Amino acid sequence: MAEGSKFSGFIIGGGGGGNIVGNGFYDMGFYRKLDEGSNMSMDSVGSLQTSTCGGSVAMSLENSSVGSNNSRSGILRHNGLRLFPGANFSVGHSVLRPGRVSHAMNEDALAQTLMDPRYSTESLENYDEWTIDLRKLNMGVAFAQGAFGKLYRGTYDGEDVAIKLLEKPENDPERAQLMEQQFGQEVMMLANLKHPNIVRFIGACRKPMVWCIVTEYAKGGSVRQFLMRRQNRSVALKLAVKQALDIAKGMEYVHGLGFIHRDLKSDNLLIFADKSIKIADFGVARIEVKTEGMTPETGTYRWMAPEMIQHRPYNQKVDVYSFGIVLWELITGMLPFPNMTAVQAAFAVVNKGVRPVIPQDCLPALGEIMTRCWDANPDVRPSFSEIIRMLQSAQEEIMNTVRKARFRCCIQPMVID
Ligand SMILES: Nc1ncnc2c1ncn2[C@@H]1O[C@H](COP(=O)(O)OP(=O)(O)OP(=O)(O)O)[C@@H](O)[C@H]1O
Repeated sequence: MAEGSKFSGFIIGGGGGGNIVGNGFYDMGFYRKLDEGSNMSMDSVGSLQTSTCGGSVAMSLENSSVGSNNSRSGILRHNGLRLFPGANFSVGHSVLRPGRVSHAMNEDALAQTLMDPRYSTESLENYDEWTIDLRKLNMGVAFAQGAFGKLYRGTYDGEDVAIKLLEKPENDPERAQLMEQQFGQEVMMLANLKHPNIVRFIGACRKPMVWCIVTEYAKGGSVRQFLMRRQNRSVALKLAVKQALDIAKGMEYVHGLGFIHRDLKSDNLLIFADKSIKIADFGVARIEVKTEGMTPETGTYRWMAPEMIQHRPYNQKVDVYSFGIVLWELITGMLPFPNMTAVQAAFAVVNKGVRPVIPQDCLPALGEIMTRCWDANPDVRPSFSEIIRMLQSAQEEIMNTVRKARFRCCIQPMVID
C-alpha cells in the first residue's frame, strides 16, 4: 500500500458506552461491548502493527456501545433540564472527525447555553432562513453521542425532533475550525436536500459557544442500533430489500445533485415508524470534484472504500462501496468484519482484498449486487440507478417465489367420487 503511512495520526474515536433504554418501538436488549481496545498503526508498506507505547500511531478504536432512543423522560423546557445519563454511542466514529467530543460544559449547561436569551443568535450566512426560533424549541434528553456532537430529543413547534448540539472548543482553534466547517457543511447539505429518503432538515442555530442542528426525529433509531437490539438477527428478506431500495433511492438523489456522502454506514441510516429508511449525517458530505478526484479521507473504516483508505483520488463510487457493505448488513444482520478491529478490517480490505462473506443461502441476485458494489475497481461498481433496477428485479423474484409458495399451499387435492 503506497500511502499506508498516512494512517499515522488519525484518531478514530473514543471509548465509552451506555446502557440501552428502550424506546418502545423495537425490542429492548443489551448490547455487547466489542472491546476494540488496542492501539494499531499501518507502516509505510502497509503492514499492521499493534503498539503499546510511543512510536506507532495511537488510535483509540471505535467505541461500540449502542443504546436506543429514550422516550421515558418527558420533554423538558430549558429551565430545570433533566438529562438521561445513559446516552448511547455509535459503533464507529468517523475518521478525521474530532474524536469524542469532550464537553467543557456539562449536558445541562450546554443545552442551557443554547436556550439562554442572553447569548445572541449568530447568522447562518447564506442559510439564515433556516435559523430556528428557539422559543418553539423544547430540549429533551440526550440520547446519542456522535463523534461530532451530542444528540438530544426534543420538540420543535410541537413536532418530535432530534437536536444535535456542538460545543465550540474554547482553547483549540484548529478543532473549532474543523467543527465549524462540519457544521456549515451539514447545514448547507441538509438545506439543499429534499427527498423522502433523506432526513428532513428543520433548522439550525448558531450561538457563540454552541451550535445546533435540528432534524426530524427517527423513532426507530439507526439501522445499526436496530440490528444490535435484534442481536444481529437479520430482518425479513422482503423488508431488507425494501429498506435497501430506500437507501439506494436516497443516494441516487444525492449523487444526482453532484454530492458524495462519504460516510454511508448503518449508524447514519435512520428507521422511521413506517419502517422506511432515511439517510442522515451530512457533516462530511462534499460536492464531487470531477477533474482530479478528492483526497481528504473521511468515513468509517468498516464501510470505507479501499481507495479512500489509501488516500487515492476517489469519486461518488465510494458511496456505492459503502452501500454494498450496508446491503450485506441488512441481509445478514451482522456487523461487517465482526472479528476484526476497524483498523484490521481496513488493512484486510486494502491489502488482502477481503470482503464480508456472503451467506450461501443468499439470493444470488443480491449477492451479485454486493460483489459489484464492493469491487476494488470503482469503475466496475454500478451507479445507484443501476442498483435500484437490480434491487427491484430481486424484489420481483422474492415476490414471485412467495406467490408460488402461497399458490402451492392453496391447491386442494381433487376429490374424485
Ligand atoms: N434524526 C435522528 N433521529 C434519531 N436518531 C438520530 C437522528 N440523527 C442522529 N441520530 C442518532 O445519533 C447518532 C449520531 O448522530 P450523527 O451521526 O449525526 O452524529 P455525528 O457526530 O455526526 O457522528 P458520527 O461521526 O459518529 O457519524 C446516529 O448514529 C443515530 O443513531
